[in-house]
Amino acid sequence: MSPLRSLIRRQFADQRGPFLIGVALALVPALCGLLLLGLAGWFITACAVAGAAGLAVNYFTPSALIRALAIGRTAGRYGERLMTHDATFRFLARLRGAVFAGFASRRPASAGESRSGLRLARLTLDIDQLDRAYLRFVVPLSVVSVVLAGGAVLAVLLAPAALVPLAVGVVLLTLAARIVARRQLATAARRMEAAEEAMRLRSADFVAGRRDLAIYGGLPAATDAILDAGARRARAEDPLERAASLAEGLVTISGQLILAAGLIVLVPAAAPVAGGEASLSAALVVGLLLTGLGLTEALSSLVPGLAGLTRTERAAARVLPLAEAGDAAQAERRSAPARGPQDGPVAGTTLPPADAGTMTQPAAAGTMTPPADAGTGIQPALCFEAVRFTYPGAARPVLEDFDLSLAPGETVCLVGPSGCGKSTVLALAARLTRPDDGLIRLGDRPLSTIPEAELRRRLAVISQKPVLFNDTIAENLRLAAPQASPEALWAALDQVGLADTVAARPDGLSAMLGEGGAGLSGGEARRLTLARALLTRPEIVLLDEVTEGLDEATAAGVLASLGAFRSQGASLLLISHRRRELALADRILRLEGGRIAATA
Ligand SMILES: Nc1ncnc2c1ncn2[C@@H]1O[C@H](COP(=O)(O)OP(=O)(O)OP(=O)(O)O)[C@@H](O)[C@H]1O
Repeated sequence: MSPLRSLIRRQFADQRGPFLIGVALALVPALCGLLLLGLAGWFITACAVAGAAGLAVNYFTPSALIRALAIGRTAGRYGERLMTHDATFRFLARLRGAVFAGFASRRPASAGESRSGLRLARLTLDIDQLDRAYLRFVVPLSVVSVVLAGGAVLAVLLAPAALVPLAVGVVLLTLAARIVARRQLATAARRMEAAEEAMRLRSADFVAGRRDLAIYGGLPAATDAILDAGARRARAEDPLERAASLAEGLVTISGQLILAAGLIVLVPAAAPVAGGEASLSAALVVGLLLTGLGLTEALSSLVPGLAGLTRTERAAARVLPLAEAGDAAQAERRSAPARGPQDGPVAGTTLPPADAGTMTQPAAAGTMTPPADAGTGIQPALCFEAVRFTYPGAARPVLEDFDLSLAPGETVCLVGPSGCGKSTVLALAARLTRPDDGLIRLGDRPLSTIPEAELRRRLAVISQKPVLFNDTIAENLRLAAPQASPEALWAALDQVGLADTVAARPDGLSAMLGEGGAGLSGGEARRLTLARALLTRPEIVLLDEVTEGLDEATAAGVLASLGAFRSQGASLLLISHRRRELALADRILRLEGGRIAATA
Protein backbone atom coordinates (compact mmCIF):
# COMPACT_ATOMS: atom_id res chain seq x y z
CA MET A 1 0.00 0.00 0.00
CA SER A 2 1.33 3.48 -0.85
CA PRO A 3 2.39 5.61 2.13
CA LEU A 4 -0.31 8.17 1.25
CA ARG A 5 -3.02 5.53 1.33
CA SER A 6 -1.65 4.14 4.62
CA LEU A 7 -1.70 7.64 6.06
CA ILE A 8 -5.31 8.28 5.04
CA ARG A 9 -6.29 4.86 6.36
CA ARG A 10 -4.58 5.61 9.68
CA GLN A 11 -6.38 8.94 10.02
CA PHE A 12 -9.69 7.31 9.14
CA ALA A 13 -9.16 4.59 11.76
CA ASP A 14 -8.14 7.21 14.33
CA GLN A 15 -10.91 9.76 13.70
CA ARG A 16 -13.65 7.80 11.94
CA GLY A 17 -16.61 10.03 12.96
CA PRO A 18 -14.98 13.48 12.53
CA PHE A 19 -13.33 12.25 9.30
CA LEU A 20 -16.71 11.43 7.70
CA ILE A 21 -18.58 14.38 9.23
CA GLY A 22 -15.85 16.70 7.90
CA VAL A 23 -16.33 15.40 4.37
CA ALA A 24 -20.13 15.66 4.71
CA LEU A 25 -19.85 19.21 6.04
CA ALA A 26 -17.54 20.15 3.16
CA LEU A 27 -20.37 19.28 0.79
CA VAL A 28 -22.62 21.92 2.39
CA PRO A 29 -20.69 25.07 1.34
CA ALA A 30 -19.88 23.51 -2.05
CA LEU A 31 -23.51 22.74 -2.82
CA CYS A 32 -24.75 26.01 -1.32
CA GLY A 33 -22.20 27.87 -3.49
CA LEU A 34 -23.33 26.07 -6.63
CA LEU A 35 -27.03 26.63 -5.90
CA LEU A 36 -26.36 30.24 -4.96
CA LEU A 37 -24.76 30.97 -8.32
CA GLY A 38 -27.49 29.12 -10.18
CA LEU A 39 -30.34 30.74 -8.27
CA ALA A 40 -28.81 34.21 -8.61
CA GLY A 41 -28.40 33.69 -12.39
CA TRP A 42 -31.95 32.44 -12.71
CA PHE A 43 -33.35 35.24 -10.57
CA ILE A 44 -31.60 38.09 -12.40
CA THR A 45 -32.57 36.67 -15.80
CA ALA A 46 -36.17 36.04 -14.72
CA CYS A 47 -36.45 39.62 -13.40
CA ALA A 48 -35.01 40.99 -16.67
CA VAL A 49 -37.43 38.91 -18.78
CA ALA A 50 -40.37 39.89 -16.57
CA GLY A 51 -39.37 43.55 -16.66
CA ALA A 52 -39.09 43.49 -20.48
CA ALA A 53 -42.50 41.85 -20.76
CA GLY A 54 -44.06 44.16 -18.15
CA LEU A 55 -45.02 41.25 -15.91
CA ALA A 56 -45.04 41.09 -12.13
CA VAL A 57 -42.60 38.73 -10.44
CA ASN A 58 -42.37 37.37 -6.89
CA TYR A 59 -38.90 38.38 -5.79
CA PHE A 60 -39.37 37.72 -2.08
CA THR A 61 -38.95 33.96 -2.18
CA PRO A 62 -35.82 33.86 -4.40
CA SER A 63 -34.29 36.72 -2.38
CA ALA A 64 -34.89 34.84 0.84
CA LEU A 65 -33.47 31.67 -0.68
CA ILE A 66 -30.39 33.53 -1.93
CA ARG A 67 -29.85 34.95 1.55
CA ALA A 68 -30.40 31.51 3.11
CA LEU A 69 -27.90 29.91 0.71
CA ALA A 70 -25.34 32.67 1.38
CA ILE A 71 -25.71 32.10 5.12
CA GLY A 72 -25.62 28.32 4.58
CA ARG A 73 -22.41 28.65 2.56
CA THR A 74 -20.68 30.76 5.22
CA ALA A 75 -21.91 28.63 8.11
CA GLY A 76 -21.09 25.42 6.23
CA ARG A 77 -17.58 26.62 5.48
CA TYR A 78 -17.09 27.58 9.12
CA GLY A 79 -18.39 24.21 10.33
CA GLU A 80 -16.35 22.33 7.77
CA ARG A 81 -13.13 24.16 8.69
CA LEU A 82 -13.81 23.60 12.36
CA MET A 83 -14.48 19.89 11.98
CA THR A 84 -11.85 19.00 9.37
CA HIS A 85 -9.06 20.98 11.01
CA ASP A 86 -9.96 19.75 14.48
CA ALA A 87 -10.00 16.14 13.25
CA THR A 88 -6.65 16.63 11.50
CA PHE A 89 -4.91 18.36 14.40
CA ARG A 90 -6.13 15.72 16.86
CA PHE A 91 -4.88 13.00 14.55
CA LEU A 92 -1.52 14.73 14.11
CA ALA A 93 -1.18 15.26 17.86
CA ARG A 94 -1.61 11.52 18.42
CA LEU A 95 0.63 10.70 15.49
CA ARG A 96 3.35 12.96 16.89
CA GLY A 97 3.21 11.03 20.18
CA ALA A 98 3.62 7.73 18.32
CA VAL A 99 6.38 9.10 16.06
CA PHE A 100 8.47 10.48 18.89
CA ALA A 101 7.94 7.29 20.91
CA GLY A 102 9.20 5.42 17.84
CA PHE A 103 12.12 7.82 17.49
CA ALA A 104 13.04 7.32 21.14
CA SER A 105 12.73 3.53 20.98
CA ARG A 106 15.11 3.14 18.04
CA ARG A 107 18.44 1.53 18.70
CA PRO A 108 20.87 4.46 18.44
CA ALA A 109 23.05 4.16 15.35
CA SER A 110 26.06 4.70 17.55
CA ALA A 111 26.91 6.19 20.88
CA GLY A 112 27.98 9.39 19.20
CA GLU A 113 24.99 9.77 16.87
CA SER A 114 25.15 13.32 15.70
CA ARG A 115 22.77 15.84 14.25
CA SER A 116 19.79 14.20 15.89
CA GLY A 117 18.37 17.70 16.45
CA LEU A 118 18.33 18.30 12.73
CA ARG A 119 16.78 14.90 12.13
CA LEU A 120 14.06 15.81 14.60
CA ALA A 121 13.54 19.14 12.83
CA ARG A 122 13.08 17.23 9.54
CA LEU A 123 10.59 14.92 11.25
CA THR A 124 8.63 17.84 12.66
CA LEU A 125 8.39 19.41 9.20
CA ASP A 126 7.33 16.06 7.76
CA ILE A 127 4.50 15.71 10.27
CA ASP A 128 3.31 19.24 9.51
CA GLN A 129 3.20 18.31 5.83
CA LEU A 130 0.82 15.41 6.57
CA ASP A 131 -2.19 17.64 7.29
CA ARG A 132 -2.47 18.12 3.53
CA ALA A 133 -3.50 14.52 2.87
CA TYR A 134 -6.94 14.96 4.40
CA LEU A 135 -7.49 18.72 4.25
CA ARG A 136 -6.21 19.38 0.74
CA PHE A 137 -6.70 16.07 -0.94
CA VAL A 138 -9.36 13.80 0.60
CA VAL A 139 -11.91 16.54 1.39
CA PRO A 140 -11.80 18.41 -1.98
CA LEU A 141 -11.63 15.13 -3.90
CA SER A 142 -14.71 13.82 -2.08
CA VAL A 143 -16.61 17.05 -2.80
CA VAL A 144 -15.62 17.05 -6.47
CA SER A 145 -16.53 13.34 -6.81
CA VAL A 146 -19.99 13.87 -5.31
CA VAL A 147 -20.63 16.95 -7.46
CA LEU A 148 -19.43 15.17 -10.63
CA ALA A 149 -21.57 12.14 -9.81
CA GLY A 150 -24.56 14.51 -9.42
CA GLY A 151 -23.68 16.11 -12.78
CA ALA A 152 -23.52 12.67 -14.41
CA VAL A 153 -26.96 11.77 -13.07
CA LEU A 154 -28.37 15.05 -14.41
CA ALA A 155 -26.73 14.41 -17.79
CA VAL A 156 -28.22 10.92 -17.99
CA LEU A 157 -31.67 12.28 -17.16
CA LEU A 158 -31.57 15.37 -19.39
CA ALA A 159 -29.14 14.74 -22.28
CA PRO A 160 -26.88 11.66 -22.38
CA ALA A 161 -24.70 13.41 -25.02
CA ALA A 162 -23.38 15.61 -22.24
CA LEU A 163 -21.74 12.55 -20.70
CA VAL A 164 -19.00 12.76 -23.37
CA PRO A 165 -17.44 16.11 -22.36
CA LEU A 166 -18.09 15.20 -18.73
CA ALA A 167 -16.12 11.98 -19.17
CA VAL A 168 -13.30 13.85 -20.97
CA GLY A 169 -13.23 16.30 -18.06
CA VAL A 170 -12.89 13.42 -15.58
CA VAL A 171 -10.12 11.84 -17.72
CA LEU A 172 -8.23 15.15 -17.68
CA LEU A 173 -8.59 15.33 -13.91
CA THR A 174 -7.13 11.83 -13.60
CA LEU A 175 -4.32 12.85 -15.94
CA ALA A 176 -3.59 15.87 -13.75
CA ALA A 177 -3.34 13.54 -10.73
CA ARG A 178 -0.99 11.23 -12.66
CA ILE A 179 1.23 14.12 -13.72
CA VAL A 180 1.83 15.23 -10.17
CA ALA A 181 2.45 11.65 -9.01
CA ARG A 182 5.14 10.99 -11.66
CA ARG A 183 8.22 9.08 -10.55
CA GLN A 184 10.58 11.80 -11.81
CA LEU A 185 8.93 14.23 -9.44
CA ALA A 186 9.82 12.00 -6.53
CA THR A 187 13.46 12.39 -7.60
CA ALA A 188 13.04 16.18 -7.80
CA ALA A 189 11.40 16.17 -4.36
CA ARG A 190 14.30 14.10 -3.00
CA ARG A 191 16.82 16.57 -4.44
CA MET A 192 14.86 19.46 -2.99
CA GLU A 193 14.80 17.88 0.46
CA ALA A 194 18.53 17.14 0.27
CA ALA A 195 19.18 20.80 -0.66
CA GLU A 196 16.94 21.98 2.20
CA GLU A 197 18.81 19.70 4.60
CA ALA A 198 22.14 21.10 3.37
CA MET A 199 20.83 24.65 3.82
CA ARG A 200 19.74 23.88 7.36
CA LEU A 201 23.00 22.14 8.28
CA ARG A 202 25.17 24.85 6.79
CA SER A 203 23.10 27.59 8.42
CA ALA A 204 23.36 25.83 11.80
CA ASP A 205 27.13 25.49 11.36
CA PHE A 206 27.33 29.12 10.27
CA VAL A 207 25.54 30.34 13.40
CA ALA A 208 27.44 28.04 15.76
CA GLY A 209 30.84 28.75 14.23
CA ARG A 210 30.49 32.36 13.12
CA ARG A 211 33.22 33.57 15.48
CA ASP A 212 35.81 31.09 14.17
CA LEU A 213 34.65 31.69 10.60
CA ALA A 214 35.17 35.45 11.09
CA ILE A 215 38.61 34.94 12.67
CA TYR A 216 39.85 32.62 9.92
CA GLY A 217 38.18 34.56 7.06
CA GLY A 218 35.75 31.75 6.25
CA LEU A 219 32.56 33.84 6.29
CA PRO A 220 32.30 34.42 2.50
CA ALA A 221 32.83 30.71 1.71
CA ALA A 222 30.30 29.67 4.36
CA THR A 223 27.77 32.18 2.97
CA ASP A 224 28.39 30.91 -0.57
CA ALA A 225 27.82 27.34 0.60
CA ILE A 226 24.40 28.29 2.00
CA LEU A 227 23.50 30.23 -1.15
CA ASP A 228 24.63 27.31 -3.28
CA ALA A 229 22.31 24.95 -1.40
CA GLY A 230 19.52 27.53 -1.86
CA ALA A 231 20.13 27.59 -5.62
CA ARG A 232 20.08 23.78 -5.74
CA ARG A 233 16.76 23.85 -3.93
CA ALA A 234 15.33 26.30 -6.45
CA ARG A 235 16.54 24.12 -9.37
CA ALA A 236 15.00 21.01 -7.82
CA GLU A 237 11.75 22.85 -7.18
CA ASP A 238 11.43 23.80 -10.85
CA PRO A 239 10.00 20.50 -12.20
CA LEU A 240 7.66 20.29 -9.21
CA GLU A 241 6.31 23.77 -9.92
CA ARG A 242 5.97 23.03 -13.64
CA ALA A 243 4.02 19.84 -12.90
CA ALA A 244 1.78 21.75 -10.49
CA SER A 245 1.10 24.40 -13.16
CA LEU A 246 0.36 21.71 -15.74
CA ALA A 247 -2.03 20.00 -13.35
CA GLU A 248 -3.70 23.34 -12.66
CA GLY A 249 -4.10 23.90 -16.41
CA LEU A 250 -5.64 20.46 -16.88
CA VAL A 251 -8.04 21.04 -13.99
CA THR A 252 -9.10 24.34 -15.59
CA ILE A 253 -9.62 22.68 -18.98
CA SER A 254 -11.63 19.90 -17.40
CA GLY A 255 -13.79 22.59 -15.74
CA GLN A 256 -14.41 24.16 -19.18
CA LEU A 257 -15.32 20.76 -20.61
CA ILE A 258 -17.82 20.20 -17.86
CA LEU A 259 -19.26 23.62 -18.69
CA ALA A 260 -19.45 22.47 -22.33
CA ALA A 261 -21.39 19.44 -21.10
CA GLY A 262 -23.82 21.86 -19.51
CA LEU A 263 -24.22 23.76 -22.77
CA ILE A 264 -24.90 20.53 -24.64
CA VAL A 265 -27.64 19.69 -22.18
CA LEU A 266 -29.15 23.11 -21.79
CA VAL A 267 -29.06 24.92 -25.11
CA PRO A 268 -31.27 22.45 -27.00
CA ALA A 269 -33.61 22.33 -24.03
CA ALA A 270 -33.97 26.13 -24.15
CA ALA A 271 -34.89 26.13 -27.84
CA PRO A 272 -38.66 26.16 -28.44
CA VAL A 273 -39.86 22.91 -29.95
CA ALA A 274 -42.03 23.05 -33.03
CA GLY A 275 -45.50 24.28 -32.14
CA GLY A 276 -44.76 24.53 -28.44
CA GLU A 277 -42.77 26.04 -25.58
CA ALA A 278 -39.11 25.35 -24.80
CA SER A 279 -38.69 22.66 -22.17
CA LEU A 280 -36.47 25.00 -20.07
CA SER A 281 -36.95 28.75 -19.63
CA ALA A 282 -34.12 31.16 -20.54
CA ALA A 283 -33.78 32.09 -16.87
CA LEU A 284 -33.33 28.45 -15.86
CA VAL A 285 -30.73 27.91 -18.59
CA VAL A 286 -28.68 30.90 -17.36
CA GLY A 287 -29.04 29.67 -13.79
CA LEU A 288 -27.84 26.16 -14.64
CA LEU A 289 -24.94 27.52 -16.70
CA LEU A 290 -23.79 29.62 -13.79
CA THR A 291 -24.02 26.53 -11.60
CA GLY A 292 -21.62 24.87 -14.08
CA LEU A 293 -19.29 27.84 -13.71
CA GLY A 294 -19.39 27.34 -9.95
CA LEU A 295 -18.32 23.76 -10.51
CA THR A 296 -15.07 24.87 -12.12
CA GLU A 297 -14.37 26.76 -8.89
CA ALA A 298 -14.94 23.59 -6.88
CA LEU A 299 -12.50 21.76 -9.13
CA SER A 300 -9.80 24.35 -8.61
CA SER A 301 -9.87 23.55 -4.86
CA LEU A 302 -8.15 20.29 -5.83
CA VAL A 303 -5.09 22.06 -7.23
CA PRO A 304 -3.12 22.78 -4.00
CA GLY A 305 -3.63 19.20 -2.81
CA LEU A 306 -2.44 17.76 -6.12
CA ALA A 307 0.57 20.09 -6.21
CA GLY A 308 1.78 18.98 -2.76
CA LEU A 309 1.06 15.28 -3.26
CA THR A 310 4.64 14.13 -3.92
CA ARG A 311 6.02 15.81 -0.82
CA THR A 312 3.15 14.57 1.34
CA GLU A 313 3.76 11.04 0.09
CA ARG A 314 7.48 11.26 0.84
CA ALA A 315 6.84 12.72 4.29
CA ALA A 316 4.37 9.90 5.02
CA ALA A 317 6.96 7.32 3.88
CA ARG A 318 9.41 8.67 6.48
CA VAL A 319 6.98 9.23 9.31
CA LEU A 320 4.77 6.13 9.23
CA PRO A 321 7.45 3.48 9.98
CA LEU A 322 8.45 5.49 13.06
CA ALA A 323 4.80 5.83 14.09
CA GLU A 324 4.41 2.05 13.79
CA ALA A 325 7.53 1.50 15.90
CA GLY A 326 6.08 3.99 18.40
CA ASP A 327 2.74 2.12 18.47
CA ALA A 328 4.62 -1.07 19.27
CA ALA A 329 6.69 0.64 21.99
CA GLN A 330 3.59 2.22 23.54
CA ALA A 331 1.71 -1.09 23.46
CA GLU A 332 4.68 -2.77 25.13
CA ARG A 333 4.75 -0.09 27.81
CA ARG A 334 1.00 -0.41 28.41
CA SER A 335 1.27 -4.17 28.78
CA ALA A 336 4.27 -3.92 31.13
CA PRO A 337 2.26 -3.91 34.42
CA ALA A 338 0.53 -7.10 33.33
CA ARG A 339 3.81 -9.00 33.17
CA GLY A 340 4.80 -11.60 35.63
CA PRO A 341 7.23 -11.19 38.48
CA GLN A 342 10.03 -12.49 36.27
CA ASP A 343 10.38 -9.02 34.81
CA GLY A 344 11.16 -7.53 38.18
CA PRO A 345 9.92 -4.09 39.23
CA VAL A 346 7.87 -2.32 36.55
CA ALA A 347 7.22 1.35 36.01
CA GLY A 348 5.24 2.74 38.89
CA THR A 349 6.31 0.19 41.48
CA THR A 350 8.35 1.22 44.46
CA LEU A 351 12.01 0.59 44.12
CA PRO A 352 14.05 -0.99 46.84
CA PRO A 353 15.67 1.51 49.17
CA ALA A 354 18.57 3.37 47.71
CA ASP A 355 20.96 1.42 49.87
CA ALA A 356 21.71 -1.01 47.10
CA GLY A 357 23.88 -3.01 49.45
CA THR A 358 20.76 -4.52 50.94
CA MET A 359 19.02 -5.20 47.62
CA THR A 360 17.33 -8.56 47.57
CA GLN A 361 15.45 -8.47 44.27
CA PRO A 362 14.36 -11.78 42.82
CA ALA A 363 16.39 -12.96 39.87
CA ALA A 364 14.87 -12.60 36.40
CA ALA A 365 13.36 -15.84 35.23
CA GLY A 366 15.70 -17.65 32.90
CA THR A 367 18.69 -15.71 34.15
CA MET A 368 20.84 -17.02 36.90
CA THR A 369 21.58 -14.78 39.83
CA PRO A 370 25.19 -13.84 39.27
CA PRO A 371 27.60 -14.84 41.95
CA ALA A 372 28.30 -12.08 44.44
CA ASP A 373 31.73 -10.54 44.29
CA ALA A 374 34.02 -13.31 45.42
CA GLY A 375 36.16 -10.95 47.47
CA THR A 376 33.44 -9.09 49.36
CA GLY A 377 30.41 -11.34 49.06
CA ILE A 378 28.39 -8.28 47.95
CA GLN A 379 26.31 -8.18 44.77
CA PRO A 380 27.84 -5.56 42.40
CA ALA A 381 25.61 -2.58 41.56
CA LEU A 382 26.93 -2.52 37.98
CA CYS A 383 28.96 -5.17 36.30
CA PHE A 384 30.48 -5.70 32.83
CA GLU A 385 31.36 -9.30 31.96
CA ALA A 386 33.57 -10.07 28.93
CA VAL A 387 32.06 -7.18 26.96
CA ARG A 388 33.08 -6.56 23.37
CA PHE A 389 32.03 -3.44 21.48
CA THR A 390 32.94 -2.23 17.98
CA TYR A 391 31.68 0.99 16.40
CA PRO A 392 29.93 0.44 13.06
CA GLY A 393 32.54 0.51 10.30
CA ALA A 394 35.50 0.47 12.72
CA ALA A 395 38.29 -2.02 11.98
CA ARG A 396 38.86 -3.03 15.61
CA PRO A 397 36.72 -3.26 18.73
CA VAL A 398 37.06 -0.43 21.26
CA LEU A 399 36.41 -2.83 24.13
CA GLU A 400 37.42 -6.49 24.08
CA ASP A 401 36.85 -8.96 26.90
CA PHE A 402 36.15 -5.97 29.14
CA ASP A 403 35.28 -6.62 32.81
CA LEU A 404 34.31 -4.04 35.38
CA SER A 405 32.52 -4.30 38.68
CA LEU A 406 31.12 -1.41 40.70
CA ALA A 407 30.15 -2.22 44.28
CA PRO A 408 27.14 -0.58 45.93
CA GLY A 409 28.06 2.84 47.27
CA GLU A 410 31.51 2.67 45.66
CA THR A 411 33.11 5.51 43.67
CA VAL A 412 35.28 4.36 40.78
CA CYS A 413 37.28 6.61 38.50
CA LEU A 414 38.05 5.40 34.98
CA VAL A 415 41.20 6.87 33.46
CA GLY A 416 43.17 6.17 30.30
CA PRO A 417 44.58 7.78 27.15
CA SER A 418 42.33 9.76 24.86
CA GLY A 419 40.30 7.49 22.58
CA CYS A 420 40.78 4.36 24.71
CA GLY A 421 37.00 3.95 25.14
CA LYS A 422 36.09 5.57 28.47
CA SER A 423 33.00 7.37 27.13
CA THR A 424 32.04 4.17 25.33
CA VAL A 425 31.95 2.36 28.69
CA LEU A 426 29.53 5.02 30.01
CA ALA A 427 27.40 4.83 26.85
CA LEU A 428 27.14 1.05 27.25
CA ALA A 429 26.31 1.33 30.96
CA ALA A 430 23.58 3.87 30.16
CA ARG A 431 22.28 1.58 27.36
CA LEU A 432 22.74 4.35 24.83
CA THR A 433 24.33 1.64 22.76
CA ARG A 434 24.57 -2.13 23.15
CA PRO A 435 27.50 -4.54 23.33
CA ASP A 436 28.31 -6.94 20.50
CA ASP A 437 29.07 -9.63 23.01
CA GLY A 438 29.28 -10.20 26.75
CA LEU A 439 26.87 -9.14 29.46
CA ILE A 440 26.18 -5.97 31.44
CA ARG A 441 24.19 -6.31 34.65
CA LEU A 442 22.48 -3.73 36.78
CA GLY A 443 22.24 -5.37 40.18
CA ASP A 444 21.23 -8.95 39.53
CA ARG A 445 19.49 -8.36 36.19
CA PRO A 446 20.84 -8.09 32.67
CA LEU A 447 20.75 -4.42 31.61
CA SER A 448 18.99 -5.33 28.37
CA THR A 449 15.92 -6.67 30.23
CA ILE A 450 15.28 -3.60 32.37
CA PRO A 451 12.31 -1.49 31.21
CA GLU A 452 13.33 1.94 29.95
CA ALA A 453 11.46 3.97 32.62
CA GLU A 454 12.96 1.89 35.42
CA LEU A 455 16.46 2.15 33.97
CA ARG A 456 16.27 5.95 33.69
CA ARG A 457 15.12 6.15 37.32
CA ARG A 458 17.82 3.86 38.65
CA LEU A 459 20.71 5.23 36.63
CA ALA A 460 21.66 8.88 36.06
CA VAL A 461 24.08 10.19 33.43
CA ILE A 462 25.76 13.54 33.93
CA SER A 463 27.96 14.83 31.15
CA GLN A 464 30.29 17.78 30.83
CA LYS A 465 27.65 19.59 28.72
CA PRO A 466 24.66 20.10 31.02
CA VAL A 467 21.39 19.61 29.17
CA LEU A 468 19.04 22.34 30.34
CA PHE A 469 15.97 23.68 28.61
CA ASN A 470 14.41 27.03 27.89
CA ASP A 471 11.98 26.70 30.81
CA THR A 472 11.69 27.49 34.51
CA ILE A 473 14.17 26.12 37.04
CA ALA A 474 11.35 24.03 38.54
CA GLU A 475 10.44 22.46 35.20
CA ASN A 476 14.09 21.78 34.41
CA LEU A 477 14.30 19.90 37.71
CA ARG A 478 10.98 18.11 37.25
CA LEU A 479 12.16 16.59 34.00
CA ALA A 480 13.42 13.69 36.10
CA ALA A 481 10.58 13.59 38.63
CA PRO A 482 7.43 15.24 37.25
CA GLN A 483 5.53 14.84 40.54
CA ALA A 484 8.26 16.33 42.76
CA SER A 485 6.88 18.85 45.27
CA PRO A 486 8.43 22.33 45.64
CA GLU A 487 9.84 21.15 48.99
CA ALA A 488 11.61 18.24 47.26
CA LEU A 489 13.00 20.63 44.63
CA TRP A 490 14.35 22.98 47.31
CA ALA A 491 15.84 20.04 49.20
CA ALA A 492 17.66 18.84 46.06
CA LEU A 493 18.91 22.38 45.36
CA ASP A 494 20.08 22.62 48.94
CA GLN A 495 22.02 19.36 48.64
CA VAL A 496 24.00 20.74 45.71
CA GLY A 497 24.47 24.16 47.32
CA LEU A 498 22.22 26.03 44.89
CA ALA A 499 19.24 26.82 47.14
CA ASP A 500 20.54 30.27 48.14
CA THR A 501 21.34 31.22 44.54
CA VAL A 502 17.84 30.26 43.35
CA ALA A 503 16.14 31.85 46.37
CA ALA A 504 17.97 35.10 45.60
CA ARG A 505 16.22 35.33 42.22
CA PRO A 506 12.96 37.32 42.27
CA ASP A 507 11.04 34.40 40.69
CA GLY A 508 12.79 31.65 42.67
CA LEU A 509 11.92 28.25 41.23
CA SER A 510 9.78 29.94 38.57
CA ALA A 511 12.76 31.86 37.15
CA MET A 512 13.11 31.18 33.44
CA LEU A 513 16.33 29.80 32.01
CA GLY A 514 17.36 30.64 28.48
CA GLU A 515 18.22 28.14 25.78
CA GLY A 516 20.74 25.54 27.04
CA GLY A 517 20.39 26.92 30.57
CA ALA A 518 21.51 30.45 29.66
CA GLY A 519 21.35 32.65 32.75
CA LEU A 520 23.34 30.20 34.91
CA SER A 521 27.10 30.01 35.23
CA GLY A 522 28.85 26.82 34.06
CA GLY A 523 29.18 25.54 37.63
CA GLU A 524 25.55 26.41 38.53
CA ALA A 525 24.27 24.68 35.40
CA ARG A 526 26.20 21.53 36.32
CA ARG A 527 24.95 21.63 39.88
CA LEU A 528 21.38 22.04 38.63
CA THR A 529 21.73 18.85 36.57
CA LEU A 530 23.08 17.12 39.69
CA ALA A 531 20.04 18.32 41.67
CA ARG A 532 17.80 16.99 38.90
CA ALA A 533 19.46 13.59 39.09
CA LEU A 534 19.23 13.56 42.90
CA LEU A 535 15.43 13.77 42.69
CA THR A 536 15.23 10.23 41.29
CA ARG A 537 17.52 8.81 44.00
CA PRO A 538 19.57 6.85 41.42
CA GLU A 539 21.50 3.74 42.37
CA ILE A 540 24.20 4.42 39.78
CA VAL A 541 25.52 7.80 38.65
CA LEU A 542 27.71 7.99 35.53
CA LEU A 543 29.74 11.17 35.32
CA ASP A 544 31.70 12.16 32.22
CA GLU A 545 34.29 14.85 32.95
CA VAL A 546 31.80 16.86 35.00
CA THR A 547 34.28 19.52 36.07
CA GLU A 548 35.79 20.04 32.62
CA GLY A 549 36.24 23.73 31.84
CA LEU A 550 35.53 24.91 35.43
CA ASP A 551 37.99 26.82 37.59
CA GLU A 552 39.31 25.11 40.73
CA ALA A 553 36.87 26.75 43.18
CA THR A 554 33.79 26.04 41.04
CA ALA A 555 34.95 22.49 40.30
CA ALA A 556 35.41 21.90 44.05
CA GLY A 557 31.81 23.08 44.62
CA VAL A 558 30.49 20.67 41.97
CA LEU A 559 32.51 17.77 43.36
CA ALA A 560 31.31 18.53 46.89
CA SER A 561 27.74 18.16 45.54
CA LEU A 562 28.53 14.57 44.56
CA GLY A 563 28.59 13.78 48.27
CA ALA A 564 24.77 14.01 48.16
CA PHE A 565 24.63 10.95 45.88
CA ARG A 566 27.06 9.09 48.08
CA SER A 567 24.97 9.82 51.14
CA GLN A 568 21.98 8.36 49.22
CA GLY A 569 24.04 5.15 48.85
CA ALA A 570 24.62 5.54 45.09
CA SER A 571 27.59 4.07 43.22
CA LEU A 572 29.53 6.57 41.13
CA LEU A 573 31.46 5.81 37.94
CA LEU A 574 33.54 8.83 36.94
CA ILE A 575 35.64 9.57 33.92
CA SER A 576 38.33 12.09 34.56
CA HIS A 577 41.99 12.89 34.19
CA ARG A 578 42.00 15.43 36.99
CA ARG A 579 43.64 14.96 40.31
CA ARG A 580 40.64 16.55 42.07
CA GLU A 581 38.28 13.80 40.84
CA LEU A 582 40.82 11.03 41.41
CA ALA A 583 41.01 12.08 45.06
CA LEU A 584 37.29 11.25 45.44
CA ALA A 585 37.60 7.70 44.11
CA ASP A 586 37.66 4.52 46.18
CA ARG A 587 39.33 2.80 43.21
CA ILE A 588 41.02 4.08 40.06
CA LEU A 589 40.90 1.85 36.98
CA ARG A 590 43.15 2.38 33.99
CA LEU A 591 41.61 1.44 30.65
CA GLU A 592 44.03 0.52 27.89
CA GLY A 593 43.85 -1.73 24.84
CA GLY A 594 40.13 -2.34 25.31
CA ARG A 595 40.31 -3.66 28.89
CA ILE A 596 41.28 -2.67 32.43
CA ALA A 597 45.07 -2.62 32.47
CA ALA A 598 45.68 -1.51 36.06
CA THR A 599 43.84 -0.82 39.30
CA ALA A 600 44.91 1.60 42.00
N1 LIG B 1 30.27 7.29 17.06
C1 LIG B 1 31.46 6.75 16.79
N2 LIG B 1 31.67 6.08 15.64
C2 LIG B 1 32.86 5.52 15.38
N3 LIG B 1 33.92 5.56 16.21
C3 LIG B 1 33.77 6.21 17.38
C4 LIG B 1 32.54 6.84 17.73
N4 LIG B 1 32.68 7.41 18.94
C5 LIG B 1 33.94 7.15 19.33
N5 LIG B 1 34.59 6.44 18.40
C6 LIG B 1 35.96 5.93 18.48
O1 LIG B 1 36.02 4.99 19.54
C7 LIG B 1 37.17 5.17 20.29
C8 LIG B 1 36.81 5.37 21.76
O2 LIG B 1 36.12 6.60 21.89
P1 LIG B 1 35.70 7.19 23.30
O3 LIG B 1 34.98 8.46 23.07
O4 LIG B 1 35.01 6.14 24.08
O5 LIG B 1 37.13 7.46 23.93
P2 LIG B 1 37.51 8.23 25.28
O6 LIG B 1 38.46 7.35 25.98
O7 LIG B 1 36.29 8.66 26.01
O8 LIG B 1 38.26 9.49 24.67
P3 LIG B 1 38.45 10.97 25.32
O9 LIG B 1 39.21 10.79 26.60
O10 LIG B 1 39.27 11.67 24.29
O11 LIG B 1 37.08 11.52 25.51
C9 LIG B 1 37.92 6.35 19.68
O12 LIG B 1 38.95 5.82 18.86
C10 LIG B 1 36.92 7.05 18.85
O13 LIG B 1 37.50 7.58 17.69
